[in-house]
Amino acid sequence: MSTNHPVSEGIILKIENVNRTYIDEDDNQVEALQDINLSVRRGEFLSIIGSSGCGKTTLLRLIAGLDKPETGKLTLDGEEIVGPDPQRGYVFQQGGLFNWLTVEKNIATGLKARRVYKKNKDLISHYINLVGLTGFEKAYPHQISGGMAQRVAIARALINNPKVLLLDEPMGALDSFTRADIQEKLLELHKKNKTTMILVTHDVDEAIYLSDRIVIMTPRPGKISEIMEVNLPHPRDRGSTQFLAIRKEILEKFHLASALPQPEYTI
Ligand SMILES: Nc1ncnc2c1ncn2[C@@H]1O[C@H](COP(=O)(O)OP(=O)(O)OP(=O)(O)O)[C@@H](O)[C@H]1O
Repeated sequence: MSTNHPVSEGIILKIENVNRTYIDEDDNQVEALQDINLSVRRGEFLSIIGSSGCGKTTLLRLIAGLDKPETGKLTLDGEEIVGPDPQRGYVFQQGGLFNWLTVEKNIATGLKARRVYKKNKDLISHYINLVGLTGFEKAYPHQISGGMAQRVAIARALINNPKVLLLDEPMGALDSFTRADIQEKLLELHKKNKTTMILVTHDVDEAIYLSDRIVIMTPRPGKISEIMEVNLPHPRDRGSTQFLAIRKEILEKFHLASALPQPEYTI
């Protein structure tokens, strides 16, 4: 099984005229997503940011096939998304590891779900090594840190060689040092595997640090208000003038430019 996806130009994922409305507990309609159109480029790192309730997770769940739109459609390489598929790996905020399974067995579930475990079990040590967890194969989730658990969740998704890796705030519950560590790991994996990555985050700096493009969403109804290109070379310097200018530009869109503290990474 190849672990690389060729970097080729073009669109891997197309989201066309997508609407998703929920009915809340009081029988009110909540327009979680309204008229969403988005083309994701093959091999890009795309982040989705926006305030709470703007539909970020709803959009990611639709891409994952965990939910369906009322109208519109989503296609991956021309194929309509109709349900979950390991081609679209999903990493949850809290990792979602099985507490009763060791690190290696958690990662093996990715292969077992596709019934290709026996043929590919040698890949497990490769992915454990890739996410920097060699030596922790036999550890249980309660014996490793939150950051390590997220790396297990990322390895579990990557072992299926997904076309797209969907990351739903995977660093949201981590301290800033561990978060920075996972960010480096994601960039390294992105460079190595060329997997298209879509990250939902609340962290503006994280989005700028990692992304080729940033999708900015606004709530009620959940809409895409803008898509920004981040034309900065890697490795990015969070304290550079260009980085801070992009940060300011984004915060101004949320009318927060003077309300938030300076970046936490400038010390
Ligand atoms: N199952 C559901 N039933 C009813 N309303 C829902 C459901 N799921 C989401 N919503 C509503 O849809 C809107 C969008 O939710 P969503 O979780 O996608 O936003 P989000 O941008 O990911 O928010 P957060 O940043 O807080 O995670 C919110 O108003 C939310 O309350």
